Amino acid sequence: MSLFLINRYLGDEDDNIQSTSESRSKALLTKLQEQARVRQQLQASAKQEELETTGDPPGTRPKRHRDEEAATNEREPKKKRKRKADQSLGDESLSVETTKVEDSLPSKKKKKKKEKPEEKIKESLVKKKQKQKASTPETTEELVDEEEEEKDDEDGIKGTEEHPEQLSSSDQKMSDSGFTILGGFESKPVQKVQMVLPQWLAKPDMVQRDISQNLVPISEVQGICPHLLKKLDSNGIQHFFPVQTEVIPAVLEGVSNGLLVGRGGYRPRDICVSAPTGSGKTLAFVVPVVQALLKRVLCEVRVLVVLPTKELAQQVGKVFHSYVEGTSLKVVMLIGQKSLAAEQASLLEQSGSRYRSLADIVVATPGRLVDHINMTSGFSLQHLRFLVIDEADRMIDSMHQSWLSQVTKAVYSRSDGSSVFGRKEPGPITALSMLQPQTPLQKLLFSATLTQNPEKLQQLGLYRPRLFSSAHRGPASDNDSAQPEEKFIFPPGLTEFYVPCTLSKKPLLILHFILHLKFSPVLCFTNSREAAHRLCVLVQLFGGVQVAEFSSQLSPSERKRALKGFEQGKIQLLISTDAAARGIDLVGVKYVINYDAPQFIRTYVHRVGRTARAGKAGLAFTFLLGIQEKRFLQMLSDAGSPGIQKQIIKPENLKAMESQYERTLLELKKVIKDERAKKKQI
Ligand SMILES: Nc1ncnc2c1ncn2[C@@H]1O[C@H](COP(=O)(O)OP(=O)(O)OP(=O)(O)O)[C@@H](O)[C@H]1O
Repeated sequence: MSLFLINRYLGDEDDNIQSTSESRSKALLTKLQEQARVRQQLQASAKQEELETTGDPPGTRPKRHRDEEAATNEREPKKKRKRKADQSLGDESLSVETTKVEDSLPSKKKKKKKEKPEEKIKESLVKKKQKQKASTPETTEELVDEEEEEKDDEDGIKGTEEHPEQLSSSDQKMSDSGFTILGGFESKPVQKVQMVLPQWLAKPDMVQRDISQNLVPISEVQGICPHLLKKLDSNGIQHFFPVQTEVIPAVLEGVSNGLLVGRGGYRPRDICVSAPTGSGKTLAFVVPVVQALLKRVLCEVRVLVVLPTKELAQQVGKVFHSYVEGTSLKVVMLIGQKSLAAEQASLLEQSGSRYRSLADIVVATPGRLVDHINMTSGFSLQHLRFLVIDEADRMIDSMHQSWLSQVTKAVYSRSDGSSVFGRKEPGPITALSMLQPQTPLQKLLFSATLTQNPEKLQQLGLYRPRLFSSAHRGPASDNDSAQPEEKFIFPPGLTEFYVPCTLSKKPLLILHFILHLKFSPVLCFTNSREAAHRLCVLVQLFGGVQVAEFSSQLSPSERKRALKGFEQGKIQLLISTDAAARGIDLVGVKYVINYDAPQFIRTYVHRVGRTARAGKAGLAFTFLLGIQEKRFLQMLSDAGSPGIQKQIIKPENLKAMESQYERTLLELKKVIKDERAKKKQI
């Protein structure tokens, strides 16, 4: 419209398009002024004529008229005034002409060409007004208002997002057109992801950690049969430890209606137990599963206990044997101690083409178990009711061996063809599934350092798990990065020390503890088999100490002999790798010495847990090099250690042994060299 206006007043469209908007405005103003002057002259001459006829003073009426107009302008809204002004400049013809000009230009350019002159005209008008009337604020305001309105229109969608009350009408429009607004693309502040544990992990059934303060007489724990009460008593157990008081009834609850269905006819929940070292977790599963099997009719493998090492499996097997004694229940070990054929013979009896199980309870290491699943014909796990996973966190780490999936496959296989209604992997509970009850498989997990990492636990395929725990996870703080620290509970009777030392002084320190401080029996841990062997030979050569070593380098019989001698008090110092760090229950260990500091907190917890067992007292010493101190102490404090004390051994206390020690070192060199030569010959 404005463009047409300019053209009209200048009279030449082409020139107008090429000229700058400023010159056009000036020209326009000049022309307007000229016309006004002409009009005024005409009016003046007309007034003169009128005056000559009416007698009014010259210029009176036009001024009053202008004042009235100004007053009217002030009362009227700004937009209305603007429209009025436009109309006064010939609105109708303008619209037609403008369309023509716009049509000849690309849309964006068109808009610019259209807007710029208009704005310039406004500006020049404003300037003129400023000069004439000093009414600048009003005009500026008007322009600003208009700019803001335009902006609002341009940002229409954004505006809709910011004002929810406008959203509905906007949505309405969009839905009318068949489109839905999904959302904007503005950057929004990223919310911090909060770690949320599953309920069963976050809120476990608490197990008291202090054994001596929380003993419960065995007769007070509900549901234990007279046979087992008698057996417990004859094994010297008059009281249950806290973990046993909690876990035994929970497992028994699942077999209160027999082996086929859990409480209320439903599948029993899996059970996870995290309790300190030496707190009696073994009996917490031995007692209830033996009781569950006491009334069984046919001998089938109904309990499978999986442990990471032979020694541990033997230890647990021993406990089972003592509790099934006097019953018809059979315990079989599959740990590679005997040949595969010998183990097969203890497992099954063959009559024709049929096999009969000779085992109710199988205690196994994962590797040997998988061997039997794959190679022993007739070995069936289809009646398995309990899968016990001891040292569960370690067993999860060995999951890459896929022993669990092999077990699960064996449990739900129908290879023996005994029934069309063979055992099926449980699915959702339906009316049909309730009509065909089948033995449920219940998992029982035990560890002193059970992981609370849900991703790791997920690998076990737990069913509505229930956690019994003495430990708790530390609260997530703002500084927690990926995962909050896991806390462990140490046995209450344990006192921890660290001994600052140098590498060369370590053997002297061990000798000082045993020969001068009379520490005995001492279980000492090294980080490698070589270190254990060298230290053992060195102490033997030094003399005065009954010493033995324990590592996977030794034969099973040598290892057994070492453990037996140590338990019987014939060996003062047992030097071991981490082979004896987990689960091994060596009664009467008073001192644990970490000759080499463990790298991981779990290793530390299990090593020091070989003492202060079953509510007794024990001392743990860790030799620390200067470079290890800071990290190690931090690791312990993060894990919730109640506190470790510094024990300084003065160099003068070691001085007396130094010359003999130097001689022994030379001997040691020779012995090791001879051993290597012998090995090469073999
Ligand atoms: N109720 C009890 N009364 C007396 N002694 C018990 C009782 N329960 C267990 N014990 C003894 O406590 C010791 C530790 O038990 P156990 O080996 O089961 O501990 P644990 O919790 O499995 O330890 P770890 O985590 O180190 O394997 C064993 O010597 C065991 O005989």
